[in-house]
Amino acid sequence: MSASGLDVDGVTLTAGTRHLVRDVSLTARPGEVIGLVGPNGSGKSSLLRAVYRVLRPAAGSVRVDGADAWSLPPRTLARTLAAVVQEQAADLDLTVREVVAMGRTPHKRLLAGDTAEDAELVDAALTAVDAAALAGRPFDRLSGGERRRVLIARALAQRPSLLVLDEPTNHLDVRHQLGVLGVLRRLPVTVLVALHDLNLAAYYCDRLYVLRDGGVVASGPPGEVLTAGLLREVYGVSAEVAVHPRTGAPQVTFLPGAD
Ligand SMILES: Nc1ncnc2c1ncn2[C@@H]1O[C@H](COP(=O)(O)OP(=O)(O)OP(=O)(O)O)[C@@H](O)[C@H]1O
Repeated sequence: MSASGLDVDGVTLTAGTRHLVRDVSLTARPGEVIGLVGPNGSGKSSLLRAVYRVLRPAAGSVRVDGADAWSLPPRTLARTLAAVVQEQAADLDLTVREVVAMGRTPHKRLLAGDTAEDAELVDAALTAVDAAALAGRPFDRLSGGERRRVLIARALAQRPSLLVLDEPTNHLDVRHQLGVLGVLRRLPVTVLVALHDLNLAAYYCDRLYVLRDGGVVASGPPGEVLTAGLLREVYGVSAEVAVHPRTGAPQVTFLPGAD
């Protein structure tokens, strides 16, 4: 596995006459874990869609290792980038193992079967998300959190150098939230991840970009970005931020009713 650099430069995204994201720039150096945070509707998913090539920028560029992501052949992009998105459809009639094995497709010739290496990578991906015991189950009968973990395993089996994830911890219980983010943290790849949980973002990300109304309002290491003032300005909530004595990460405590 290797790590890619990502450069989002001046990206504007529109739907009809509406601006979803306006003039956003973001970089991820190889191996960094970059968190996208911000309120509902601030543009996180839209920005991720421009990176994994679903929503074409009206202006600006997305470059992966210097190459325009929107000009790369789809197969080349699929070998480089894996995405775990919110609206992933259920793949009916497939077992969990078959769903994860689909992650190997970009690396294969047409109609080629699974190699021993493919099988090993699928096993490793299932184990990484604590889903080995689900391997033989029909994918469409899994719980929301189990499905999420399996789709993350599929992205891991793809062996990308850039992983883009939209709320990967959605539906996951706390042990699996920590497990999945720990796996992402340890992978020798570049990660761009939208997260709502600011404490998880603070602990697992190297740098954060904070979006509001389709624009970046702050970026930098979590300890610099996550301040009580910013949380009030961006989310309209009262909070205290302290450095946790055990983890060394910023710890946000919300103070509802403190106004
Ligand atoms: N296809 C579309 N047509 C019109 N508006 C859209 C479209 N897609 C997104 N939007 C709007 O763009 C804004 C940004 O949406 P986006 O899904 O990127 O936000 P988000 O930060 O991911 O939100 P959440 O935290 O709720 O997932 C929202 O106001 C949304 O309603």
